[in-house]
Amino acid sequence: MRKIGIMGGAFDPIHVGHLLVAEAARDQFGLEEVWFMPSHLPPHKRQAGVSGQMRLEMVAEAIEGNPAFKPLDIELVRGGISYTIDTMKELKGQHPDIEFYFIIGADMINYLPKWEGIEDLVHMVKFIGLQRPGSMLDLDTLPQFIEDAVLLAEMPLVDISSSLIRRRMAKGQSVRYMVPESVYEYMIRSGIYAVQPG
Ligand SMILES: Nc1ncnc2c1ncn2[C@@H]1O[C@H](COP(=O)(O)OP(=O)(O)OP(=O)(O)O)[C@@H](O)[C@H]1O
Ligand SMILES: O=C(O)c1ccc[n+]([C@@H]2O[C@H](COP(=O)([O-])O)[C@@H](O)[C@H]2O)c1
Repeated sequence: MRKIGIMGGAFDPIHVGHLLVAEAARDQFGLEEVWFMPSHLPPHKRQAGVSGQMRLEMVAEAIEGNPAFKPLDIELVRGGISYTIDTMKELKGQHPDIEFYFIIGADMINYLPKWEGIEDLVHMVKFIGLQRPGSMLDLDTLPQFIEDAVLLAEMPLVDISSSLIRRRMAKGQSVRYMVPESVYEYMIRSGIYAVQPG
C-alpha cells in the first residue's frame, strides 16, 4: 500500500506553519507524498475571504519544486461544505491502493469529536496530529475510538496562522518569511489582504 498524507485547510493564505507540519508528518511516518487540499467551505470556520482558485494558486506556488508535495482540488471541484468524510469516500474510491493519513494541528484534533461522521471516518484514515501554540493537545480527553486513530508527530512550535498573516497584511506590517517568497510575491502582486483604500 502507498502511504499518502492529506493536508487539508483553508490556506487563506498558506504559510510556513503548514509546510513544516506537512514535512514533519511526511518525514516521521514515511509518507510517499503529501497532497495539499484547500477546502471549499470549511465545516467549522468562517468562509475564506479569497476564492478557491487563488488559494489553490498560492498552494501551488508554495510547494513548487518539491516532488513529494502536490496540490489537490477535489473539494473545490465538489463545492459545498467540505466534510472530510465525503472527501475520503471519494479519494478511497479513486485510489483503493492508497492508505491515507489526514494531517492536522492540535486545534483540529481537539475538535475531532464534532467532525461529521467521525465514527466512520476513523475507519477510513489515520490522523497525524501536531502540537500548535495556543491549543495544546490532550489526547486523554478524547473518546477512546478517536484516540486510537491519532498518531502524533513532532515539530518546533510555530506561532503563525493565516489570520495573523491577514491581520498583518491589512495593517501594512511585514509578513516576509512567514510565507514562502513566491506566496509573498503573489499576495503583493494581486493586492489580496492589503488595506483597501477609502
Ligand atoms: N502553525 C501551525 N502549527 C501547527 N498546525 C497548524 C499551524 N497552522 C495551521 N495548522 C494546521 O493546518 C491545518 C489547516 O489550517 P488552516 O488553513 O485553517 O490555517 P490557519 O492558520 O489555522 O488559519 P486561520 O488563522 O485562518 O484559522 C489545520 O489542521 C491547522 O491545525
Ligand atoms: O469533516 C468535518 O466535519 C471537518 C471539521 C473540521 C475540519 N475539517 C477539515 O480539517 C481541515 C482543517 O480545517 P480548518 O478549519 O483548520 O481549515 C480541513 O480540510 C477541513 O475540511 C473537517
